[in-house]
Amino acid sequence: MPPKAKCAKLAGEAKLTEAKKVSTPGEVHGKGLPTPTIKEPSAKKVATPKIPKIPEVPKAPRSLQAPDRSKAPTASTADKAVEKALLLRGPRPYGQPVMWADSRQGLCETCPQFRAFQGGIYCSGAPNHLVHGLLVDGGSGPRDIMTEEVLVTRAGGSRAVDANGQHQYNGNQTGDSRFVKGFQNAMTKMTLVLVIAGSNKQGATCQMPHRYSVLGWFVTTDVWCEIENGYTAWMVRLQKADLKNKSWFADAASGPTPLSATLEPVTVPIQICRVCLKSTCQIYEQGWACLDIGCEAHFKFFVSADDGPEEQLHVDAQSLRFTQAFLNYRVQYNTPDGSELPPIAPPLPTDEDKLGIHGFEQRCKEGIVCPECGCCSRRIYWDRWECDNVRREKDENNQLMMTKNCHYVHRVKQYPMSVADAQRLSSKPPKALCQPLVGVREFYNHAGYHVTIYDLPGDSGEMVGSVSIFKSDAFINARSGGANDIFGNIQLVDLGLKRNPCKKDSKGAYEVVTAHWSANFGADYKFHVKQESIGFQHAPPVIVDATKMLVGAGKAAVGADSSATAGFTGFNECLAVGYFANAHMGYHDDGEAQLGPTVASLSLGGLATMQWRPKKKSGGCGLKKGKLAYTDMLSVRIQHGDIMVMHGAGIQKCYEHKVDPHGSLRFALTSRYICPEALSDDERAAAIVDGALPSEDAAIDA
Ligand SMILES: O=C(O)CCC(=O)C(=O)O
Ligand SMILES: [Fe+2]
Repeated sequence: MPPKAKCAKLAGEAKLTEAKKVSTPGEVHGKGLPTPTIKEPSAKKVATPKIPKIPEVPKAPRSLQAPDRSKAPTASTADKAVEKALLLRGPRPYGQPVMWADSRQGLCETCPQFRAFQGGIYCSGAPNHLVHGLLVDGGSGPRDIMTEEVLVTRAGGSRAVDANGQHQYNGNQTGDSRFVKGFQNAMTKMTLVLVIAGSNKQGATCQMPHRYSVLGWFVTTDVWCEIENGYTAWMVRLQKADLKNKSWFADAASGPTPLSATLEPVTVPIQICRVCLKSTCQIYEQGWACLDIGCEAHFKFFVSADDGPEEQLHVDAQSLRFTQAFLNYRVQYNTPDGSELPPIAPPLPTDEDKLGIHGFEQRCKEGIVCPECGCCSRRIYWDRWECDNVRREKDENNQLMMTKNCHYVHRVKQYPMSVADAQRLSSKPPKALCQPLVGVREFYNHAGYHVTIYDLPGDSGEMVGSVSIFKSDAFINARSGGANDIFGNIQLVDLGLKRNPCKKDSKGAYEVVTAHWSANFGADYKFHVKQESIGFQHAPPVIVDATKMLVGAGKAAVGADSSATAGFTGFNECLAVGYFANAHMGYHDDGEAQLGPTVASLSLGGLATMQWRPKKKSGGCGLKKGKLAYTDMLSVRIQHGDIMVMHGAGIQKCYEHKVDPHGSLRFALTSRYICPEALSDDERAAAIVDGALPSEDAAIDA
């Protein structure tokens, strides 16, 4: 149920015809919660409203503009660090969050209300913008407020840090911004917003116990536009939805009574703008201003002398303060069906959920909230979740050491999938694409595959390498030791598939793991992604058999490649990659200096699209002087049993590729040649042993 009246723009539709400050005591609604009151207008005074003269300057009055800070002394880095530490230091929290994360990836993969890997607002797209989650972290604006029940912050907008370390707006934020619309919709629809506080949040009520701590469900009570630093800047006020229980992020010394229970009923005075006739609450101590961005009098402060004309007040926007009434008023939130608030932590997926019948579905790919410690835990392992709550410490060699703080493990049954199911569960792939600049050759090879070779162009039309697609069919796949057998067997062995670290987050603090699961066999392959490797002598037979099949395809493709400058070297490595529903592998190349010029990959299970595009900086190959950078040159559909062979070092230098699976379960087994001569003595000795394929001559035809 919506509140009876809300402040600022929210109450703007109450078209009062009298420009009069209302200060009658507020009614008390619901459970003793005060709400602002609007006094009905007197019929007599409907006459022409008194319109004050508004200066026609479109810019904010001088006094509303930010003071010139260009001559202010610049704080030293050390001073800034001390200042920041002081700002961040706060009392100990009253309780602990039920859900938290130490990495942004952990938060975003676990929390459905906050999938924003960048920025602080998670908002659904057009046409129905709606804010679902808000992260408050880092520097705050002059009027950012956090109490144990109310949060006032900016609704997005572009900001830059000035010489004094202050976050200042550096451009106008319009009311059309998706975040403004998203908050306005959340306010009018009274939908819940999940609020998270980062450990760098300045002005927080307490020390945040984790990098990201979920504060709880909030409702949006006010959205309005200020003028800051000469620019329009939108603000939002949110209030905790559950006022019955004490907030965990209150000061530990504040006692068990929720803040709202200690507040006197308040009234937020409402005044009607004489220019636009819309009503707006007085939210600043310094006086009342119309907060309707479309009004000529927007953000202009007036005083009216008794019976005299109103005068514009020169108010320094930097020094504006909110009234206590604005901070202390509360709205009563009820869920649409009167039920309890939804749990903050999404429920654990279990076997009984009937998530899907296989256990590779989207929900299984997402993170879980550890029921023992509340840590948002990513699905790192192929067959289980392990709690992500780890302590990170540097050892005496300055190496990052991770020790588990919590040993919780969760599993959902995974059922082996048939080839037919994997294909049936694939969604429709996008259209294949082949630009005219790409050369195309086709033939059938002796093993029965229909082979299409795509020659990819370089700078001036010369071919830099080829992509061969070996199209399989039901007959080829059903051969003994063929793709169907490999797909079946690969699901029966534990490959040790894992999402491995691929990059640090923006602060270099915590790892980000890949969106797919992988395990390496044969010679060590640790170039893109750091990972363990198992030599072919210890690898499951299915991996060895598949690598032999890829050796056959590599030979056939290189033999048919007229642009080949180097012969086929064989393969000494096989990377097994597994994809759940909606997992993917983003743009990359396979062109490390230690790798041979041929890469071959066998696709198993669901359908996928593989795409090639010229790189932005293609190392001198800039097609048409870089004009074709990031243009999709080739996009092919890859089905169960198909083999893709890339040949030519130039292709890795000039192009990058990505893979988007369309099914709910897919594997790719990709073989490369790691050149022993490019390795150190120790690495070379290991690569020779680990990368030797048992009985090479028994290669399966492809
Ligand atoms: O998933 C695939 O088909 C290919 C994966 C790939 O490009 C790689 O492992 O480098
Ligand atoms: Fe690749």
